[in-house]
Amino acid sequence: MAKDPVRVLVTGAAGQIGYALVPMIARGVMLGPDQPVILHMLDIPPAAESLNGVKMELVDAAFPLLKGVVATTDVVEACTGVNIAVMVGGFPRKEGMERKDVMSKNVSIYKSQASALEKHAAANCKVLVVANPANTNALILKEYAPSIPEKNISCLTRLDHNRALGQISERLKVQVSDVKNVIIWGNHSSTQLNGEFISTVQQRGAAIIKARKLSSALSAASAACDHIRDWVLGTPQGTFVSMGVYSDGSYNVPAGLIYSFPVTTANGEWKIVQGLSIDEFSRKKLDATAEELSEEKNLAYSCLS
Ligand SMILES: NC(=O)C1=CN([C@@H]2O[C@H](COP(=O)(O)OP(=O)(O)OC[C@H]3O[C@@H](n4cnc5c(N)ncnc54)[C@H](O)[C@@H]3O)[C@@H](O)[C@H]2O)C=CC1
Ligand SMILES: O=C([O-])CC(=O)C(=O)O
Repeated sequence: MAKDPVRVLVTGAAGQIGYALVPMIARGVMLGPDQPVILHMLDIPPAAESLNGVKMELVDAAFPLLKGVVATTDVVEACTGVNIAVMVGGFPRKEGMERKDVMSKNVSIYKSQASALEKHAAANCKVLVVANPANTNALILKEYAPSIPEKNISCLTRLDHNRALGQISERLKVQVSDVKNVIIWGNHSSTQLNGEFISTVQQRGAAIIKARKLSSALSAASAACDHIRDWVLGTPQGTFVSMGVYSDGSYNVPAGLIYSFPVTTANGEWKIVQGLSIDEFSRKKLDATAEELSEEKNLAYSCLS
């Protein structure tokens, strides 16, 4: 029997990540080749015409799995009944900026969209925040949507994870599909920790901006699909991935931060991988990125007050 369609919200859908992401979702890359979808696309009024153009292209692509498109500048209409929300809307950084430099513009968006999601999304909606600063936007969304279970709110560090896989495969001249279980700890920022390729992975976003004069889009869209696919459909046996999730104090990371951990997923739920040994070098990095997230949290609240 054909499955019921899943409603997937993409905010900032007229932007460059949105433009790369919505065809992937409509083609089944996010939820599987037998899962029909209805796309909800939100952007702001100045982008309404462009958003309508994206809708026209989705129609023109004749995706068999795409059962409907809602393209709107109304946040309530956008959020109504959605099962999955990919929050991309916001402002990207430009060359020379850190991700937290877009904080004041972006956190207020997440405060206001939190209540629309809380009131109008489907029960058990899964939320992925992509817009920067991703961890802190997700935390603000969580705090202003207290009835959404904290296990349902996450942020994207899968792009950093995938970048690490890519770097290792290039260096070792092996297939990327033969590399697994790298870990991104902490913030999607230049304090994150990642095995031996720390600086390349930390600075990859800035290198892309330098090269394209625009921040990463196709890789970000692809990582967002990987994140949701694994969350909904499960990680393969023996494989863990990185997700920014609400800290429960594992690995002595302060509870109350959205922090990237190694996770496995099954039945639509993530679980932090426990018992990995953390050496002194890594401990310092885990603490530094937690410290940065605490500072960002305070900064976010000062922007909102
Ligand atoms: N976590 C991650 O790994 C990554 C995060 N990003 C972040 O994703 C965000 C989007 O990046 P791009 O698509 O390149 O930017 P973009 O500027 O091309 O698109 C953003 C879209 O969001 C819309 N927007 C602004 N305010 C909105 C609101 N209140 N509601 C709905 N839509 C709104 C804009 O009109 C625009 O169409 C940026 O914050 C960027 O820094 C980008 C790459 C990777
Ligand atoms: O670097 C940026 O500003 C965009 C982003 O988050 C990334 O590419 O990792």
